[in-house]
Amino acid sequence: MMPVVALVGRPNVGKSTLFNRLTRTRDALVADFPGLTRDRKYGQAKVGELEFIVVDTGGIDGTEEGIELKMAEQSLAAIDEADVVLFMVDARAGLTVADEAIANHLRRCQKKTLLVANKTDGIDADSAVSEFYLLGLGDIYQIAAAHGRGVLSLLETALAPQLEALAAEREAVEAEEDDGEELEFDEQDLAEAMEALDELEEEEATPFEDLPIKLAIVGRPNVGKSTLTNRILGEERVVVYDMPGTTRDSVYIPMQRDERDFILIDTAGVRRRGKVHETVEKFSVIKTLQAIEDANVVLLVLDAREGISDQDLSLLGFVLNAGRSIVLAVNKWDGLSQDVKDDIKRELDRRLGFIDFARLHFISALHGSGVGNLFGSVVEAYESATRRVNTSMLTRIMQMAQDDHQPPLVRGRRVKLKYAHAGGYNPPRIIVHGNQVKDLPDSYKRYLINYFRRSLQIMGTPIRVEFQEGDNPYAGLKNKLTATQLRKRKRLMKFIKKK
Ligand SMILES: Nc1nc2c(ncn2[C@@H]2O[C@H](COP(=O)(O)OP(=O)(O)OP(=O)(O)O)[C@@H](O)[C@H]2O)c(=O)[nH]1
Ligand SMILES: Nc1nc2c(ncn2[C@@H]2O[C@H](COP(=O)(O)OP(=O)(O)OP(=O)(O)O)[C@@H](O)[C@H]2O)c(=O)[nH]1
Repeated sequence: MMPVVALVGRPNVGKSTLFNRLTRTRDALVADFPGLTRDRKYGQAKVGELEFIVVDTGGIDGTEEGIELKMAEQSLAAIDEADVVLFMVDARAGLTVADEAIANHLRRCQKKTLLVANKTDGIDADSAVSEFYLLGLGDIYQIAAAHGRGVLSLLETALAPQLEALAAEREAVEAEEDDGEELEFDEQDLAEAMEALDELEEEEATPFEDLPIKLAIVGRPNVGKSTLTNRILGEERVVVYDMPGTTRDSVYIPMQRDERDFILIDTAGVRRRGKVHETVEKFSVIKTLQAIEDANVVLLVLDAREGISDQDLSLLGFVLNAGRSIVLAVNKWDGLSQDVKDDIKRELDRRLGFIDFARLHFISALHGSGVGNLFGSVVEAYESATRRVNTSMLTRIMQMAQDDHQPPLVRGRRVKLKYAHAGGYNPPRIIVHGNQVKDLPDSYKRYLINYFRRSLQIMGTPIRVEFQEGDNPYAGLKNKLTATQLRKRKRLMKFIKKK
């Protein structure tokens, strides 16, 4: 599971600045809860190979009342869901009463907390931060969020256990019988290598058809997720237990439909009663993001009556970034006049045109219409994402694309595509090898992606096409491979050498 880092601190200490630096161009997801004037923001970030979720809790100062108190509760809930809290203070402003109030609170939470002094640029930082030791939170990490100074080492400390686990896994694989020998390929070797690759793929193939499809039902608050889940489960509704642990646990419900096994990941089902922050626990962005990460297929529920909101689009962005397959369901399609329906469809066309590969369903979870059809699209999306395509087929398709529309000249030389092979599933990754391929313009890359998509009839899942210079099927990939892929590469190299 992706770890969660929460940014906490009084207003103006630089939380947004740090948040933006960590998440860069990635989408931020803003959760606005009714009645709250301030938003919490969620984003995805990366340190080394480790992906994590960042939450900007949007400022608490420990003295809140009324609406402010509600907001503070939101922040506290975020702390509850986090693995690490970065408690930010302003090195220039010095220690304030609000900082002390927050520190007191954090001590009570018993969360792993790092005290971070921001805005240490251009001042005598050591003496400026010394008074913050009074907070009794131990070491002080000095950063300048605006310039990025100190941020990397802060993250490396904050996420040390997670990073170590990842590194250990990698080392274990690298240590496995590596004789360090690099292989040279000529045309003949290459043909054999590709054949070997196909054989190995087949040998190692996990029978995806035999695995249950993990389906996450996600969407903004109130779009009808619970109603839909109950409708799908119908009479078979399994008794779910309130799982112990943190609020971010979703409920995993096994079910069968048309002789196929599914696991529903229910982000809406659990209701903890009698707790203070009711709104927070009903809808948790973190829980939603974790569910997306863990799913094979995401059913994104939209509310016909609300149209498409920015939050819907950010959720969609997360699904696509995570490489998950997607089916869209526009719910509450009952009792609308034809004019209204037409309007909604036009808006959907306009705003969702960029994912024309996703199936769109109009349903009423309340009355059940359209719900049964969802599963066809879910299975289709899953099968698209897991279909095995061998090297010779991918190379043939690539060749056809190249013949139909030849790549442009780059620096006076024609880009030449040589062959393509599968680099993974879920989402499908296709790796194209050739000369100067890295210099292909984006328009040609998009053309290739669409060509693969149409030829392979891939629906409901993003596909990734990567470009690799030269012939060696795995040269230069090493640092991009996950531990499992690396293991596979090793076995492949051995296999080829034996031949
Ligand atoms: N000198 C300096 N200024 C910074 C740094 N980081 C943030 N600032 C400034 O501090 C001010 C507040 O930064 P924000 O990121 O908006 O702070 P925040 O904690 O998100 O504030 P709220 O949104 O009010 O909660 C801005 O004017 C930033 O430009 C830094 O590293 N050095
Ligand atoms: N008209 C109509 N109303 C619906 C439909 N589906 C759900 N609703 C209503 O929408 C409201 C929200 O439904 P829920 O199923 O609780 O929504 P949710 O997405 O689970 O909400 P959270 O748990 O708050 O995230 C309820 O009042 C439902 O009765 C539908 O198909 N048509």
